[in-house]
Amino acid sequence: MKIIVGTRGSNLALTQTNMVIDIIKKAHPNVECEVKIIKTKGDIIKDLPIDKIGGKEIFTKEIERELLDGTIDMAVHSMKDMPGELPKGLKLSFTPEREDYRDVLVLRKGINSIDDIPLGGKIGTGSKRRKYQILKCRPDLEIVGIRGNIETRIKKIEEENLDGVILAAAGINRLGLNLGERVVHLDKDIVLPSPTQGILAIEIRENDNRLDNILKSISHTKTEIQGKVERAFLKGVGGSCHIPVGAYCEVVGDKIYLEGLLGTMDGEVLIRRYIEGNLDSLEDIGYVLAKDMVKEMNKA
Ligand SMILES: NCc1[nH]cc(CCC(=O)O)c1CC(=O)O
Repeated sequence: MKIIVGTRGSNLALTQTNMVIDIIKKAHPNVECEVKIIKTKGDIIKDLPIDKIGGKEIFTKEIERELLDGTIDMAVHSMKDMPGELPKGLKLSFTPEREDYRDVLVLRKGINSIDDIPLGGKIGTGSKRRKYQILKCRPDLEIVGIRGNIETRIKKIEEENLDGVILAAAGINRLGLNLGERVVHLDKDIVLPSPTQGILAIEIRENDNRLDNILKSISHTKTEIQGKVERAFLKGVGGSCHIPVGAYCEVVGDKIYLEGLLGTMDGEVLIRRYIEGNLDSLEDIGYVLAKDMVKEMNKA
Protein backbone atom coordinates (compact mmCIF):
# COMPACT_ATOMS: atom_id res chain seq x y z
CA MET A 1 0.00 0.00 0.00
CA LYS A 2 1.19 3.51 -0.82
CA ILE A 3 0.16 6.63 1.10
CA ILE A 4 0.68 10.12 -0.34
CA VAL A 5 1.16 12.51 2.57
CA GLY A 6 0.47 16.23 2.14
CA THR A 7 2.19 18.85 4.27
CA ARG A 8 3.25 22.49 4.29
CA GLY A 9 6.88 23.05 3.39
CA SER A 10 8.17 24.65 6.59
CA ASN A 11 10.94 22.90 8.45
CA LEU A 12 8.55 22.15 11.34
CA ALA A 13 5.80 20.81 9.06
CA LEU A 14 8.27 18.52 7.25
CA THR A 15 9.84 17.33 10.49
CA GLN A 16 6.41 16.51 11.94
CA THR A 17 5.37 14.72 8.76
CA ASN A 18 8.52 12.60 8.72
CA MET A 19 8.02 11.74 12.40
CA VAL A 20 4.54 10.42 11.65
CA ILE A 21 5.79 8.48 8.62
CA ASP A 22 8.54 6.90 10.75
CA ILE A 23 6.01 5.76 13.36
CA ILE A 24 3.70 4.34 10.68
CA LYS A 25 6.59 2.48 9.03
CA LYS A 26 7.72 0.96 12.30
CA ALA A 27 4.27 -0.53 12.83
CA HIS A 28 3.63 -1.30 9.14
CA PRO A 29 6.91 -2.01 7.32
CA ASN A 30 5.11 -2.75 4.04
CA VAL A 31 3.45 0.63 3.77
CA GLU A 32 5.16 3.02 1.39
CA CYS A 33 4.86 6.80 1.97
CA GLU A 34 5.48 9.68 -0.39
CA VAL A 35 5.60 13.31 0.79
CA LYS A 36 3.91 16.05 -1.22
CA ILE A 37 4.60 19.66 -0.21
CA ILE A 38 1.64 22.00 -0.61
CA LYS A 39 1.83 25.79 -0.34
CA THR A 40 -1.02 27.41 1.60
CA LYS A 41 -2.24 31.00 1.57
CA GLY A 42 -0.58 31.48 4.96
CA ASP A 43 2.79 30.42 3.47
CA ILE A 44 2.47 32.68 0.42
CA ILE A 45 1.39 35.89 2.19
CA LYS A 46 4.26 36.34 4.62
CA ASP A 47 4.13 39.98 5.63
CA LEU A 48 0.62 40.40 7.05
CA PRO A 49 -0.58 39.49 10.54
CA ILE A 50 -2.59 36.25 10.34
CA ASP A 51 -5.81 37.92 11.47
CA LYS A 52 -5.57 40.29 8.48
CA ILE A 53 -5.36 37.39 5.98
CA GLY A 54 -8.20 35.24 7.27
CA GLY A 55 -8.93 32.62 9.90
CA LYS A 56 -7.10 29.44 10.75
CA GLU A 57 -8.08 27.92 7.39
CA ILE A 58 -5.26 29.89 5.72
CA PHE A 59 -2.86 27.07 6.68
CA THR A 60 -5.12 24.15 5.77
CA LYS A 61 -7.51 24.91 2.90
CA GLU A 62 -5.27 24.04 -0.07
CA ILE A 63 -4.15 20.83 1.63
CA GLU A 64 -7.75 19.81 2.36
CA ARG A 65 -8.69 20.45 -1.28
CA GLU A 66 -6.06 17.87 -2.35
CA LEU A 67 -7.35 15.37 0.22
CA LEU A 68 -10.86 15.70 -1.18
CA ASP A 69 -9.54 15.49 -4.77
CA GLY A 70 -7.57 12.33 -3.94
CA THR A 71 -4.18 13.74 -4.98
CA ILE A 72 -3.04 13.09 -1.40
CA ASP A 73 -4.34 10.50 1.13
CA MET A 74 -3.37 12.01 4.43
CA ALA A 75 -2.26 15.37 5.79
CA VAL A 76 -0.15 16.09 8.86
CA HIS A 77 -0.83 19.45 10.56
CA SER A 78 -0.22 21.04 13.94
CA MET A 79 -3.65 20.53 15.50
CA LYS A 80 -3.65 24.06 16.88
CA ASP A 81 -3.57 25.45 13.33
CA MET A 82 -6.77 23.60 12.38
CA PRO A 83 -10.11 25.40 12.26
CA GLY A 84 -12.80 24.08 14.63
CA GLU A 85 -14.90 22.68 11.78
CA LEU A 86 -13.47 20.44 9.05
CA PRO A 87 -14.77 20.38 5.46
CA LYS A 88 -17.45 17.77 4.74
CA GLY A 89 -15.89 14.44 3.75
CA LEU A 90 -12.77 14.78 5.94
CA LYS A 91 -11.99 13.72 9.49
CA LEU A 92 -9.17 13.63 12.00
CA SER A 93 -7.74 10.18 12.54
CA PHE A 94 -5.68 8.90 15.47
CA THR A 95 -2.74 10.89 16.78
CA PRO A 96 0.63 10.14 18.42
CA GLU A 97 1.75 11.45 21.82
CA ARG A 98 1.61 15.17 22.56
CA GLU A 99 4.82 17.19 22.78
CA ASP A 100 5.30 19.77 25.57
CA TYR A 101 2.11 21.87 25.57
CA ARG A 102 3.66 25.00 27.10
CA ASP A 103 4.70 28.29 25.61
CA VAL A 104 8.26 29.45 26.09
CA LEU A 105 10.11 32.74 26.07
CA VAL A 106 13.23 32.64 23.95
CA LEU A 107 15.34 35.41 25.40
CA ARG A 108 18.19 37.56 24.14
CA LYS A 109 21.60 36.33 25.32
CA GLY A 110 22.28 37.62 28.82
CA ILE A 111 18.65 37.62 30.00
CA ASN A 112 17.80 34.51 32.00
CA SER A 113 14.25 34.95 33.28
CA ILE A 114 11.10 36.93 32.79
CA ASP A 115 12.06 39.14 35.76
CA ASP A 116 15.41 39.90 34.09
CA ILE A 117 13.77 41.62 31.13
CA PRO A 118 14.45 45.36 31.53
CA LEU A 119 11.56 47.69 32.32
CA GLY A 120 9.70 48.50 29.10
CA GLY A 121 11.52 45.67 27.27
CA LYS A 122 10.36 44.43 23.88
CA ILE A 123 8.83 40.99 23.34
CA GLY A 124 7.79 39.67 19.93
CA THR A 125 4.60 37.71 19.28
CA GLY A 126 1.74 37.89 16.82
CA SER A 127 -0.68 36.10 19.14
CA LYS A 128 -3.23 38.03 21.19
CA ARG A 129 -3.47 35.10 23.58
CA ARG A 130 0.27 35.33 24.31
CA LYS A 131 0.30 39.14 24.32
CA TYR A 132 -2.46 39.78 26.86
CA GLN A 133 -1.36 36.99 29.20
CA ILE A 134 2.27 38.09 29.33
CA LEU A 135 1.11 41.68 29.86
CA LYS A 136 -0.89 40.54 32.92
CA CYS A 137 2.36 39.41 34.45
CA ARG A 138 4.57 42.24 33.08
CA PRO A 139 2.35 45.22 32.15
CA ASP A 140 5.41 47.37 31.36
CA LEU A 141 6.52 45.27 28.36
CA GLU A 142 6.13 46.45 24.78
CA ILE A 143 4.67 43.73 22.54
CA VAL A 144 5.91 43.78 18.95
CA GLY A 145 3.91 41.91 16.27
CA ILE A 146 6.03 39.34 14.42
CA ARG A 147 5.33 36.54 11.96
CA GLY A 148 7.20 33.83 10.11
CA ASN A 149 8.35 30.31 10.85
CA ILE A 150 10.09 29.44 14.10
CA GLU A 151 13.64 30.01 12.85
CA THR A 152 12.64 33.41 11.38
CA ARG A 153 11.03 34.50 14.62
CA ILE A 154 14.08 33.59 16.68
CA LYS A 155 16.30 35.57 14.27
CA LYS A 156 14.07 38.61 14.83
CA ILE A 157 15.42 38.92 18.39
CA GLU A 158 18.71 40.17 16.89
CA GLU A 159 17.28 41.79 13.74
CA GLU A 160 14.59 43.83 15.50
CA ASN A 161 16.48 44.33 18.73
CA LEU A 162 13.96 42.45 20.91
CA ASP A 163 14.50 41.10 24.40
CA GLY A 164 12.72 37.89 23.45
CA VAL A 165 9.97 36.14 21.53
CA ILE A 166 7.22 33.80 22.69
CA LEU A 167 6.97 30.43 20.91
CA ALA A 168 5.55 26.96 21.46
CA ALA A 169 7.93 24.57 23.25
CA ALA A 170 6.67 21.83 20.92
CA GLY A 171 8.04 23.49 17.80
CA ILE A 172 11.47 24.08 19.35
CA ASN A 173 11.66 20.53 20.69
CA ARG A 174 10.55 18.89 17.46
CA LEU A 175 13.08 20.90 15.46
CA GLY A 176 15.73 19.92 18.01
CA LEU A 177 16.86 23.54 18.37
CA ASN A 178 19.45 23.82 21.07
CA LEU A 179 18.84 27.22 22.64
CA GLY A 180 20.04 26.20 26.11
CA GLU A 181 19.62 28.83 28.80
CA ARG A 182 17.84 31.20 26.46
CA VAL A 183 14.59 29.19 26.78
CA VAL A 184 12.30 29.87 29.74
CA HIS A 185 9.19 27.69 30.01
CA LEU A 186 6.03 29.58 30.87
CA ASP A 187 3.89 27.75 33.40
CA LYS A 188 0.29 27.33 32.25
CA ASP A 189 -0.81 29.38 35.27
CA ILE A 190 0.94 32.35 33.63
CA VAL A 191 0.30 31.63 29.95
CA LEU A 192 -2.43 29.11 29.16
CA PRO A 193 -1.49 27.50 25.81
CA SER A 194 -3.48 27.51 22.62
CA PRO A 195 -6.05 24.69 22.52
CA THR A 196 -4.25 21.48 21.34
CA GLN A 197 -0.79 23.10 21.26
CA GLY A 198 1.82 20.35 20.85
CA ILE A 199 -0.66 17.84 19.36
CA LEU A 200 -0.42 16.64 15.75
CA ALA A 201 -3.53 16.34 13.60
CA ILE A 202 -3.68 13.62 10.99
CA GLU A 203 -6.44 14.37 8.55
CA ILE A 204 -7.86 11.77 6.15
CA ARG A 205 -10.97 11.20 4.01
CA GLU A 206 -13.93 10.27 6.18
CA ASN A 207 -14.51 6.95 4.39
CA ASP A 208 -10.85 5.84 4.33
CA ASN A 209 -11.20 2.99 6.83
CA ARG A 210 -8.06 1.30 5.65
CA LEU A 211 -5.85 4.27 6.49
CA ASP A 212 -7.77 4.89 9.72
CA ASN A 213 -6.94 1.32 10.78
CA ILE A 214 -3.27 1.77 10.01
CA LEU A 215 -3.21 4.98 12.04
CA LYS A 216 -4.93 3.30 14.98
CA SER A 217 -1.62 1.63 15.77
CA ILE A 218 0.09 4.99 16.39
CA SER A 219 -2.65 6.28 18.69
CA HIS A 220 -1.88 7.75 22.13
CA THR A 221 -4.99 7.61 24.30
CA LYS A 222 -4.40 10.54 26.65
CA THR A 223 -3.50 12.77 23.70
CA GLU A 224 -6.69 11.73 21.85
CA ILE A 225 -8.74 12.76 24.90
CA GLN A 226 -6.97 16.11 25.29
CA GLY A 227 -7.38 16.81 21.58
CA LYS A 228 -11.12 16.08 21.64
CA VAL A 229 -11.80 18.18 24.74
CA GLU A 230 -9.67 21.17 23.73
CA ARG A 231 -11.03 21.17 20.17
CA ALA A 232 -14.58 21.08 21.53
CA PHE A 233 -13.71 24.19 23.56
CA LEU A 234 -12.36 25.87 20.41
CA LYS A 235 -15.50 25.00 18.46
CA GLY A 236 -17.66 26.22 21.35
CA VAL A 237 -16.09 29.68 21.35
CA GLY A 238 -16.21 29.82 17.56
CA GLY A 239 -12.38 29.94 17.64
CA SER A 240 -10.83 32.63 15.50
CA CYS A 241 -7.41 34.28 15.38
CA HIS A 242 -9.01 37.61 16.26
CA ILE A 243 -9.61 37.06 19.97
CA PRO A 244 -7.43 35.45 22.65
CA VAL A 245 -8.39 31.78 23.17
CA GLY A 246 -6.53 29.25 25.32
CA ALA A 247 -7.27 25.82 26.77
CA TYR A 248 -5.54 22.95 28.49
CA CYS A 249 -7.05 19.62 29.52
CA GLU A 250 -5.49 17.35 32.13
CA VAL A 251 -6.48 13.68 32.36
CA VAL A 252 -6.14 11.81 35.68
CA GLY A 253 -7.64 8.32 35.78
CA ASP A 254 -11.15 8.71 34.46
CA LYS A 255 -11.40 12.38 35.42
CA ILE A 256 -10.75 15.32 33.14
CA TYR A 257 -9.90 18.87 34.18
CA LEU A 258 -10.25 21.63 31.63
CA GLU A 259 -9.07 25.22 31.93
CA GLY A 260 -10.15 27.80 29.37
CA LEU A 261 -9.13 31.36 28.55
CA LEU A 262 -11.15 33.85 26.54
CA GLY A 263 -10.82 37.56 25.95
CA THR A 264 -11.88 40.49 23.85
CA MET A 265 -9.99 41.65 20.75
CA ASP A 266 -8.43 44.57 22.62
CA GLY A 267 -7.56 42.53 25.72
CA GLU A 268 -9.74 44.72 27.98
CA VAL A 269 -11.49 41.60 29.23
CA LEU A 270 -9.56 38.37 29.75
CA ILE A 271 -11.23 35.58 31.72
CA ARG A 272 -9.97 32.19 32.81
CA ARG A 273 -12.38 29.50 34.01
CA TYR A 274 -12.27 25.83 34.96
CA ILE A 275 -14.50 22.75 34.70
CA GLU A 276 -14.25 19.08 35.74
CA GLY A 277 -15.77 16.08 34.06
CA ASN A 278 -15.56 12.39 33.24
CA LEU A 279 -14.26 10.44 30.29
CA ASP A 280 -17.83 9.78 29.13
CA SER A 281 -18.54 13.43 28.41
CA LEU A 282 -15.44 14.66 26.61
CA GLU A 283 -16.87 16.97 23.95
CA ASP A 284 -19.66 18.12 26.28
CA ILE A 285 -17.17 19.38 28.85
CA GLY A 286 -15.33 21.50 26.30
CA TYR A 287 -18.54 22.78 24.83
CA VAL A 288 -20.18 23.64 28.16
CA LEU A 289 -17.16 25.56 29.43
CA ALA A 290 -16.91 27.46 26.14
CA LYS A 291 -20.60 28.40 26.08
CA ASP A 292 -20.56 29.51 29.74
CA MET A 293 -17.51 31.69 29.10
CA VAL A 294 -18.96 33.23 25.94
CA LYS A 295 -22.13 34.09 27.88
CA GLU A 296 -20.08 35.67 30.67
CA MET A 297 -18.05 37.71 28.14
CA ASN A 298 -21.18 39.00 26.47
CA LYS A 299 -22.40 40.29 29.82
CA ALA A 300 -19.10 41.98 30.65
N1 LIG B 1 1.35 29.10 14.81
C1 LIG B 1 2.41 28.37 14.19
C2 LIG B 1 2.66 27.08 14.91
N2 LIG B 1 1.86 26.02 14.73
C3 LIG B 1 2.29 25.01 15.53
C4 LIG B 1 3.41 25.44 16.21
C5 LIG B 1 4.20 24.67 17.18
C6 LIG B 1 3.84 23.21 17.32
C7 LIG B 1 2.58 22.97 18.09
O1 LIG B 1 2.12 23.81 18.87
O2 LIG B 1 2.03 21.86 17.95
C8 LIG B 1 3.67 26.75 15.81
C9 LIG B 1 4.78 27.61 16.23
C10 LIG B 1 4.51 28.42 17.47
O3 LIG B 1 3.36 28.70 17.82
O4 LIG B 1 5.49 28.79 18.14
